[in-house]
Amino acid sequence: MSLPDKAFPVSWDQFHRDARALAWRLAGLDQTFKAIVCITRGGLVPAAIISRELNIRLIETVCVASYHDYVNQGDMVLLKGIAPELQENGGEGVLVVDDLTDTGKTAAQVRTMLPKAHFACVYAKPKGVPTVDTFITEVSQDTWIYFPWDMGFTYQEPIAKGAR
Ligand SMILES: O=P(O)(O)OC[C@H]1O[C@H](OP(=O)(O)OP(=O)(O)O)[C@H](O)[C@@H]1O
Ligand code: HPA
Ligand SMILES: [Mg+2]
Repeated sequence: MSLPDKAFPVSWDQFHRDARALAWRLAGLDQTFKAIVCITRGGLVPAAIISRELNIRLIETVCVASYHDYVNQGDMVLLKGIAPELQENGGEGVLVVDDLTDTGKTAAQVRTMLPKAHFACVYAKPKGVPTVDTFITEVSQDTWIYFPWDMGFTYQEPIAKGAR
């Protein structure tokens, strides 16, 4: 796959604001969560913000990777699974957190491990929307989201000269 047409750059400020908005949305649910399972690595950052806001102190990771070279998705590799006690009752009462859902493959894979957990992410693309329960901002499928932890300061072409 080539780089998607549109760029959606996210600053640290904006990510903090959007992750906090996700925490507000989750706080409004008729449900309390006993633990967070964050999907590394991208889920680590919103998980830190949500755990602080919702006072959830039991944090587990599920370590999966599938984008091995920037924009191209390959095979899903499970590097570390979830503690058995959190998988009891299908993961009922567990909140799964990720930064985004794109094709939905990552969320679908983790759902097989925690079918009754609540899945939340900050950003979603249309193909991924059915795989999560709560998200904040939807962007189109032909958009690439640039997260602040992947970025540095560089010169930007003016729009008139072909900026993306
Ligand atoms: O919905 P999908 O198409 O499966 O894509 C979404 C996943 O892709 C990214 O993770 P990645 O596998 O790149 O690993 P990372 O979190 O370590 O960057 C992102 O953090 C999501 O977890
Ligand atoms: N941005 C960053 N990482 C990603 C994306 C994206 O749009 N899709 C899948 N992993
Ligand atoms: Mg990820």
